[in-house]
Amino acid sequence: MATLLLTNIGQLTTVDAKGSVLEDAAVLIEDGLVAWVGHMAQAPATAHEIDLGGRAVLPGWVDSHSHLIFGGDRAEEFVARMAGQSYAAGGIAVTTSATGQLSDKELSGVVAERRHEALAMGTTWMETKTGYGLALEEEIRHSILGKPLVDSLTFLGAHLVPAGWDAEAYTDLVTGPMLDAVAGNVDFVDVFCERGAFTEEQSRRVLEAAHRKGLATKVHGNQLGPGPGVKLAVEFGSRSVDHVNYLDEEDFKALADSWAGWDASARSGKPGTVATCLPACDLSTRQPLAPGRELLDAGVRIALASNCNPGTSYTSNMNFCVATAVLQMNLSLAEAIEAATYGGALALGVADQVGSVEIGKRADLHVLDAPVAAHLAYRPGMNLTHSVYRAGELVDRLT
Ligand SMILES: N=CN[C@@H](CCC(=O)O)C(=O)O
Ligand SMILES: [Zn+2]
Repeated sequence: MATLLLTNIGQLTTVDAKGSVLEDAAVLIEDGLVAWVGHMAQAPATAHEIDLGGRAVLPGWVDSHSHLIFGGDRAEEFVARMAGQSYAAGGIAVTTSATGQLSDKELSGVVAERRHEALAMGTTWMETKTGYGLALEEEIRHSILGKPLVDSLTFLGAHLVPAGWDAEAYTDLVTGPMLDAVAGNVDFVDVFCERGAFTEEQSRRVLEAAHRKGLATKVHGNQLGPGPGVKLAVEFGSRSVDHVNYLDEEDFKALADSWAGWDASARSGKPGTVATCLPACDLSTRQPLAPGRELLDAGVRIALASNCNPGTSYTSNMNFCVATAVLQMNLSLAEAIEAATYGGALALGVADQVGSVEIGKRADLHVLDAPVAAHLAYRPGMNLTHSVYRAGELVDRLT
């Protein structure tokens, strides 16, 4: 049995249901899983120990929303936006055309690099989406390429109606032949329900088709203005609704009610729809930050994710997202860390495997070059990731 003791942890943020934070702690890893957690003085003897020198440790980030399967970038669009232009969904088409020019090898290469970049910054579980294919063969290609490179894969054929297509005809394609072809490769079906993308009725058709296939759903909703995305997501029992910048009272109520069957102290029962906040995207698009504080206060479970993509959020740095959530969204450090770990795991339906440092879970650990996790927000922008363990293995930050 492969055994490793990580010891002399100055502060261990476990993100267990009680929010336990241990000082002078140790974690025993056996065969890639957490086997013991406690005070270092009581740790079981092991042949292989690593002294973490009093550093802070937390669970690896669970990034539940990204779009890594793309070619090119959109720096010009970003510069224009900073000069006052507003973000519009139409920019997706620019990336679709750049992505189509990459060979399988080139596209896999850039996705693998992006995944590794995130891993080296502490993201040990990462979701990504298709959605820059927007044609039958391309969406299939992206789902095949993407699958081995990430931990959860989402089909987002309903990202934008491509030029030359009638919206209804394209929705027929997405909900019919495209979904049939990719269903075996993906964990979720997502739809961009927004002005300039898919209407309420078209989004409903996408969610219904996913249900018929037995696939869990997600919705991009309420990003650029008020809209039906949140209510649809709750109605369909989606795992998450993402962006959530513009919410009315009914949206808050629908989300909060969806958690009525969840026992937060036991972390059991029927999970509701997670509201996923994407602070890096909100900054890059100059949208109001999602109301994470108000959502938590209303009893909604939230996640924080990077939304790494070339249009609205070209970063996969979850340390930055957590710092922004604390500094700008009024979350406490503990709330932000929980949203970026356990919250993400809930949004991906993998909270039994990852998202906290607890016995039986995968040993995904993020070691900070800091004595306490508060440095994440206290020293924003500093590279605080010292080392990362995924399933008990030390991640090589260079390869
Ligand atoms: N909002 C929809 N999709 C992406 C942006 C895609 C793009 O502009 O390339 C997002 O989550 O922000
Ligand atoms: Zn997105």
